[in-house]
Amino acid sequence: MAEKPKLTQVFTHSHYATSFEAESDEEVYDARKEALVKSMLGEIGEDPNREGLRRTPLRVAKAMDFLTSGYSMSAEEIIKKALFEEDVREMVVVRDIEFYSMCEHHMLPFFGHAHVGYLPNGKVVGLSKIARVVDVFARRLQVQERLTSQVADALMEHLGAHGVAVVMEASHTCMMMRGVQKQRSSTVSSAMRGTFETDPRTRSEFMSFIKG
Ligand SMILES: Nc1nc2c(ncn2[C@@H]2O[C@H](COP(=O)(O)OP(=O)(O)OP(=O)(O)O)[C@@H](O)[C@H]2O)c(=O)[nH]1
Ligand SMILES: [Zn+2]
Repeated sequence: MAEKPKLTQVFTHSHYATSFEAESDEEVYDARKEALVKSMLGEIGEDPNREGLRRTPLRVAKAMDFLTSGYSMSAEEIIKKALFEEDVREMVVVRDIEFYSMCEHHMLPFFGHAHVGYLPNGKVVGLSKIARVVDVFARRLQVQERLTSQVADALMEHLGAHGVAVVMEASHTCMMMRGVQKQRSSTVSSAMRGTFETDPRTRSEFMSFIKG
């Protein structure tokens, strides 16, 4: 019987992906990613072939693709599909938009809520699109501050609004499960653009809305 490749070979020899497909009649989603996960399981001292872990590489590959799917999405495309001419000039706020992202330092989740406001300038956007734009940037490897700015900048650019405000509150599992191990801390970040940046009254009106 042919010897199975060792896990160390899995990582260093590209032939593994082929043998993985050839030796198994199980579903293959992404042979290269699955080989990497299988190798990692071996490295942490697990038996990647035991029943409970046999499909784990495939599941992780699918999960990672979903959690980083924002790289292949365009905020502009999402917004322009639902931009309507409306003579509205008052502030619009969508608050408590839940999001899940992954910190780029540890690839561990951080998650929480985003609050987004804008001051329309002759156009309003479909409300769900604001939440979709949050996901576009959350489903990437991130730091919270950059995520917050990217959401604000994308909305500012594609809505043609007088101003955009984004506040995000999040818990970082890399600070909870490991490292400093603080369970109750949360991080608040904000990005103010246009009128929200220049006019303190506009900013405080937004802040009062998001406090509920
Ligand atoms: N500013 C910012 N920092 C973050 C974010 N996510 C994780 N970090 C921090 O990134 C830093 C990385 O610091 P390092 O000293 O290189 O990594 P580390 O040794 O794992 O740090 P500890 O988490 O303190 O154990 C840590 O302080 C994390 O808390 C984020 O979204 N924004
Ligand atoms: Zn982290």
